[in-house]
Amino acid sequence: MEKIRQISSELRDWIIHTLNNGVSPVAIADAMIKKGFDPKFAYESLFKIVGNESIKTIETTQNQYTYEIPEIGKKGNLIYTSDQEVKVLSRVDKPFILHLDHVLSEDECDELIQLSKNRLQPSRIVDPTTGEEKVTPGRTSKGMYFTLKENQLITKIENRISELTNTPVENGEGLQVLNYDIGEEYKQHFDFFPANKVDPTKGGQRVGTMLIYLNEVIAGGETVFPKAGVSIVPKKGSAVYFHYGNSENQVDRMSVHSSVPVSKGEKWVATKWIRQGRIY
Ligand SMILES: O=C(O)CCC(=O)C(=O)O
Ligand SMILES: [Fe+2]
Repeated sequence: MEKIRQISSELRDWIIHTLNNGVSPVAIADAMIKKGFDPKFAYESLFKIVGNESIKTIETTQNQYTYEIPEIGKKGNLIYTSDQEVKVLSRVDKPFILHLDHVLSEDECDELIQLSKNRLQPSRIVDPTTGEEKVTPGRTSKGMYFTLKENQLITKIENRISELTNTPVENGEGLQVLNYDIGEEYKQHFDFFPANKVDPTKGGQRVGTMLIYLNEVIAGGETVFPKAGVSIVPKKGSAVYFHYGNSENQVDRMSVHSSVPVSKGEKWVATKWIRQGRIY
């Protein structure tokens, strides 16, 4: 039988789509050959597409995330919890970012700093390739974790975040408090886990982060979302909520962010990472 030596535009689209889904070019060539394509033609044309599309492919992969508005984004500009009136200050759709004011009162911020002060340790990061936790120069802050519902204040804050986000308290990791001194930073990273480190028995992937600012930083220390061109200036009691996981188990690489070095004063934040399901 005559071998096929032509690629239709539909096939070309299918190849690009399949590459974007992470299927190797060799596997695609094999599939084409099985369908009756001339092997040399299949390999040559496929690698031409890979070459031409490589830059576009990377971008397409990153843009393939399907945006879904999380519950917190559907509540209007004033969000009432049972004990707090939270104000939405600004919003970005892609990646999804909400800047919120009055998430904590000034007293709650002060109390949280006091409770964590003598429990600080050098911060660790999850290595994106191995998934192991380690201390790195990219994250120079100090931090500590509270256990879930550790005391009255923590329980109150966890209930408030749960009401704001419509997620059970048990979907949240223990609240983390971070302290950055002058020059300290947290370089660009994602909060979601590498795919091979997602544990379905522990609530699965992280889908959102509530990052609460506990003090005023005199200069520097902004949380920067470079893909969104957004920089959040810390304000005591305000928070930034960003959402990067959808119902299709995709993660949004546009959510990459950093904490730029503090240049004057110090910075205190509390981070609550929220997973798809219950961790405990
Ligand atoms: O301190 C910040 O502004 C960012 C902290 C952060 O990205 C994190 O804890 O994952
Ligand atoms: Fe982060």
